[in-house]
Amino acid sequence: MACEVVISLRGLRNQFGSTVVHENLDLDVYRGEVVGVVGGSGTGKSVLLRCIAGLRPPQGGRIEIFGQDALNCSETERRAIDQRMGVMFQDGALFSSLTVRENVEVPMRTLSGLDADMRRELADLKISMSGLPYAAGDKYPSELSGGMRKRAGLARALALDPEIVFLDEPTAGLDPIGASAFDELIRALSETLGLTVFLVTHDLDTLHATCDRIAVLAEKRVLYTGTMADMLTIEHPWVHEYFHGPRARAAVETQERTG
Ligand SMILES: Nc1ncnc2c1ncn2[C@@H]1O[C@H](COP(=O)(O)OP(=O)(O)OP(=O)(O)O)[C@@H](O)[C@H]1O
Repeated sequence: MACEVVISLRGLRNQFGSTVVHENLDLDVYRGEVVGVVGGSGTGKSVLLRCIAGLRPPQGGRIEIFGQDALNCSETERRAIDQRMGVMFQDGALFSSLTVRENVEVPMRTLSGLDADMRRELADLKISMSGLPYAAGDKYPSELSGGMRKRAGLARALALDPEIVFLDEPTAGLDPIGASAFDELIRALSETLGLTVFLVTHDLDTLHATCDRIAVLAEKRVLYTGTMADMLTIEHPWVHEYFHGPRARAAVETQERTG
């Protein structure tokens, strides 16, 4: 594993009114790794993802992305950082009035020098990389299954050949077969493209199948980071229950069968 830090969070603070969600939160993410963020409901996993992806400013702390201060930089510098990252939201967050292909083309419109034919060709490539059939490009989001919408959201996240992809609950709402196919896709993309993946999940199967490292969010910060093996040795009550509970045992059995 290469050890270039591509995301560095120091002393991060997020709050809504008087409710503090994160305080003194530190985390490093390394190039090429798949990091899974877990934590109880409401611990601020999605807020953290949105904050790093530049979708909401934190109330304090420091975010460095690709070695650059992402909070105190010019708009042009921030745009350059954003072009190196892609985000896939839980429900795909696609524009309902655009076809899948047009959705994937949206981020490409920010790049100059790409004509309509090139955009179309590139969009079709991303659609196929995301495991969708060619014909899906002409469909509207409402004509797709939940799993296909997620893949379309992934295709859009990959539109600009990002170095980092953020995935919010990538397998939520998928049946077990669809979820495990999506896990395989994440792992394959990470390995073939050298992508850094930052994913938020409740899905223990996803953690087993895709993640190099896990970050546990609790007590308003990243309380632990480590491999799945490391997680199994932690005695913190929530962490122990999460990684040793009945669902965890089922996930281990699945992994032993398939892995
Ligand atoms: N726009 C907002 N306005 C006010 N409070 C918010 C807003 N967004 C998030 N919060 C609060 O921040 C906290 C963290 O929310 P977040 O969605 O990040 O949690 P989460 O860990 O992703 O939860 P879950 O696992 O249930 O999806 C929650 O208490 C939530 O109510």
